[in-house]
Amino acid sequence: MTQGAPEYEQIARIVREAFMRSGELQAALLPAMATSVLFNRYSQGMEYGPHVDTPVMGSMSNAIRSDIAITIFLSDPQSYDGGELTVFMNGISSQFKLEAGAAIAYPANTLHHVTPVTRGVRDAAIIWVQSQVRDPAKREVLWDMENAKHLTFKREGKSQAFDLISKSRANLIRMWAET
Ligand SMILES: O=C(O)CCC(=O)C(=O)O
Ligand SMILES: [Fe+2]
Repeated sequence: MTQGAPEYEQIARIVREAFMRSGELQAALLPAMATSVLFNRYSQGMEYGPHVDTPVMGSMSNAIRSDIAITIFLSDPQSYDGGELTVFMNGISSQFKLEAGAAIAYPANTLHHVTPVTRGVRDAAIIWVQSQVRDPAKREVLWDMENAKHLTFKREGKSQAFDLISKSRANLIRMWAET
């Protein structure tokens, strides 16, 4: 499948639209821009050694800072062995091998790698995102507040507490967002 081929563009559009539709990803990542969708195919024996992603992607007039990488798993995990996405973060190494169609977002400034595929084929789609809020620690605060908002609403509806959490989150985004 080569970039520019009709089927490539069709699958890329489906992946991109799924990313745009996901309220959870939008609230957690606060995307300002995203790269086009890239496909990686790892057949038996292939791996991707430890690396950090290119910090700025695209061309000069269309530069996107890669704050976050998203791997969308496209192969049934039963159909291949190995191929775990491994991310080193805060001194901890986490491994991901998700169902086909599931995605994981991770900071693109971490060292990460894909372990060797020892059976079958692992297909994945990757998108890089520039966030309106560059600092992962700030994004975590905003994500926690988003969850606090939902929990409060579930318990007491549009209460005064809910309005104050909503106001604070919105105003923190106003303070922190680069546009
Ligand atoms: O295939 C993956 O899950 C990750 C690929 C990756 O790290 C990359 O393309 O930079
Ligand atoms: Fe990567």
